[in-house]
Amino acid sequence: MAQRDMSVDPADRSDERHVDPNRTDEARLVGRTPVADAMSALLSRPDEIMLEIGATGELLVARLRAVIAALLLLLPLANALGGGTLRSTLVGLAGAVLINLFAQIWLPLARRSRRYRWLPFATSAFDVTATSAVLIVLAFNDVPAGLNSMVVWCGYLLAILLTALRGDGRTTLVAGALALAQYGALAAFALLTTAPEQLISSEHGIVTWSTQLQRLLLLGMGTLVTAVIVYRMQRLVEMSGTDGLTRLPNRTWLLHRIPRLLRAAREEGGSLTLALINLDHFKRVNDEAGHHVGDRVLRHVVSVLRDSAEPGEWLVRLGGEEFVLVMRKPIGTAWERVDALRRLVASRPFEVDRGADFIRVTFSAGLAGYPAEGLDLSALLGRADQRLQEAKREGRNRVIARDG
Ligand SMILES: Nc1nc2c(ncn2[C@@H]2O[C@H](COP(=O)(O)OP(=O)(O)OP(=O)(O)O)[C@@H](O)[C@H]2O)c(=O)[nH]1
Repeated sequence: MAQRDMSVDPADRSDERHVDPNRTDEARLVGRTPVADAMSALLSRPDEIMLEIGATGELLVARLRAVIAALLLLLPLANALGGGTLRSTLVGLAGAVLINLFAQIWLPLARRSRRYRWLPFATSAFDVTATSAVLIVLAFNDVPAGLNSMVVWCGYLLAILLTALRGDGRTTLVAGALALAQYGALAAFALLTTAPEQLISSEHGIVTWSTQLQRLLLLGMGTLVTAVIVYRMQRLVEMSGTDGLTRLPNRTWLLHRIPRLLRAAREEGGSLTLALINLDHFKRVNDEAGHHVGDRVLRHVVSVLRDSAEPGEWLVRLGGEEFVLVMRKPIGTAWERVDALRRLVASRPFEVDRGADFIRVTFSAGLAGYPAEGLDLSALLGRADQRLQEAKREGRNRVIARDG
């Protein structure tokens, strides 16, 4: 029961480890520049929500690619109608058919892209390499036709920009690096091995080191801009999945994460238990000590729970003074675990000011086990809530894992 409690022995205070989660986050960033922080975020695996968004982005890109590939079939036709040679029409047709073939291979894979972690890397590498291949074909007989082709070269920029839809900075950096390496190698090879008179074309202009370096610079800038977009998207999504007060994952995070946790438990034949935790008489804390102190009490409880977190556990703030603890444990072991946490929280009163009042906090919890007591989040939360209400009715400060 949350109550003003002046009777706690001051010696107990030393035991209290009040960690402000916001301060912990800031401390983690101390000594790191924003650029280093952004780089490390871009090089890491995105979080669950971002991966989910990235998977739908991959499907969107796959559909776009299929449409663009189908349109590419019109180019050899236009070439033939425009008086192009039979050879150039056939080469163009073969290229367009090949790109369509790959586009049709990526499409069904993209529908299940969460299964294939390599897919965004493979498809963006394909997009970049397909652009290089077309440029090589164009440059084969007429170097300026390939190296000065703005339309085909934009394929690189498109490939890099589309990685933003995958929401994974690593894909953007790989696509950008690959485009720079492939185009850089193509341009350098052509400039070093081609006779100067063949670098001049009345139709396609002059190929020079300076124009090619400008294009490489543009590719670098395109990669940088896309990486910044991805970074911003990741931060916004992170904010939408994080509770601002406690820095815990929030309901949105849980909604995205739980299907995967349930699926993993099903496939591995493991157990999963969900505990709905609700602080007791929290309204009194707000009424007696103020809303601001109530906020600090919430952070205090979270820090106690966080400090004793075990692997295979996820603590989420559902809202208000209600939390969910997901545990990879059968319901019996989970009950023991949550009851131990209940005793721990009850034994760590919150010190309002150094040497001043203490506020004792307790919680009640109801548990539900997957799959026996529910197959999805809503069913599990419903069952856990019934037991939580039972715990409240029975006097609070208790954990219930079975129906009464
Ligand atoms: N300080 C603070 N209070 C919050 C926050 N979110 C919800 N609350 C308060 O939490 C209190 C919840 O009150 P009740 O739902 O009546 O529950 P309770 O007083 O804990 O009583 P029982 O759950 O029945 O033990 C309300 O006063 C809310 O205003 C928050 O972020 N900060």
